[in-house]
Amino acid sequence: MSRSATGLPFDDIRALVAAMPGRDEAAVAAIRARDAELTKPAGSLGQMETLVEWLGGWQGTPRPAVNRPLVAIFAGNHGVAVRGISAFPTSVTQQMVENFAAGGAAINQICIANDLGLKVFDLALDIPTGDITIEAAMGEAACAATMAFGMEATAGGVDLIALGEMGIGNTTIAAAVAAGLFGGTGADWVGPGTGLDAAGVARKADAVDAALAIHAGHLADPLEVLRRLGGRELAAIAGAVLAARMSRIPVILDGYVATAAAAVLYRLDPSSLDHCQFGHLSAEPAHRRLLDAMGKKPLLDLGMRLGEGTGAALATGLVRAAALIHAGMATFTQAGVSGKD
Ligand SMILES: Cc1cc2ncn([C@H]3O[C@H](COP(=O)(O)O)[C@@H](O)[C@H]3O)c2cc1C
Ligand SMILES: O=C(O)c1cccnc1
Repeated sequence: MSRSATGLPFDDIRALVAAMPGRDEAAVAAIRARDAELTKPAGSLGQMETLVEWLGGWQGTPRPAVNRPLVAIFAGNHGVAVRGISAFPTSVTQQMVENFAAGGAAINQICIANDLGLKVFDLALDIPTGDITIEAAMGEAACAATMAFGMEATAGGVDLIALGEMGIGNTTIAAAVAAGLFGGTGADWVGPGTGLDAAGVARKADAVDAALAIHAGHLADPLEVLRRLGGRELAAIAGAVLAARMSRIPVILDGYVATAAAAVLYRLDPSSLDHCQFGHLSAEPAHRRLLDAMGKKPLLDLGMRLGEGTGAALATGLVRAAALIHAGMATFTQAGVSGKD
């Protein structure tokens, strides 16, 4: 990313946030008008009707479609993992990236089931970010550059993007970011992640509290929260969400970690996630708290707590169905079906 006039890379991010396009209200009005003609009682498809309005409003067309959907997974490693805050070793991050490439992960099968493209971006896995309990995760230039790298995921004619992550230790990072953005203590935002016992969850809370203490006084700016308490995959997801907005690509976010990444943008401007759906409610307990803090409702609630984009990828099926329903249904006139008396 090129440096701005002041030499502060985060200024480039702020300039993008200030220039975000809004929803195409003419497209939404046209979708509502056609919906009223379709062979079903008005409102009978519930949230499927608002989903197609969302899709068309953000794609900027009265006939939205999902022809080139992509799942993007960003992978990163975290210095804080040395604090015993995950049930798994950090070597699993690289091993799972290889598993994604070989087709052996849960996300691979969900992509097959829903006909989704999959791209995996690994972010310097052999150089973990700084341990947030003693230092910043990243410098400003590195954080902004990683956001810019995440923006690349939206290239190539993608018309719906599902965002997920892989990074051992990143539910601790998500908890720290959530606490940095919305307040509260470590205990408010941590949970079992990959399957920690109560003692492990307590270590996570302590790690988050230690990070909040050493970065205290520097957390008023959401981008500082991201660079100090975050991680590369979170920065890349935030960049991808922002780039998608600029390119009119609707976004589906995965669980707790992806939501924490996107929340950075929400705190810069609450309207910055209006082009996003939240694919599912993760079983990681603080996901609900985080969604509530932003007034967001998830699409699915399947008790999943995997990450790697799985909840977002499953929700693409609903969005695609909403578009097909709207585009393909007959009107009352076309089908010769009588309207309401
Ligand atoms: C085999 C395996 C596959 C995964 N796929 C996603 N995650 C998920 O678990 C990690 C976060 O949990 P924690 O903070 O407890 O480490 C992330 O990598 C996330 O994507 C996985 C974790 C494992 C072990
Ligand atoms: O909801 C998530 O993002 C999540 C939950 C557990 C483990 N990894 C990710």
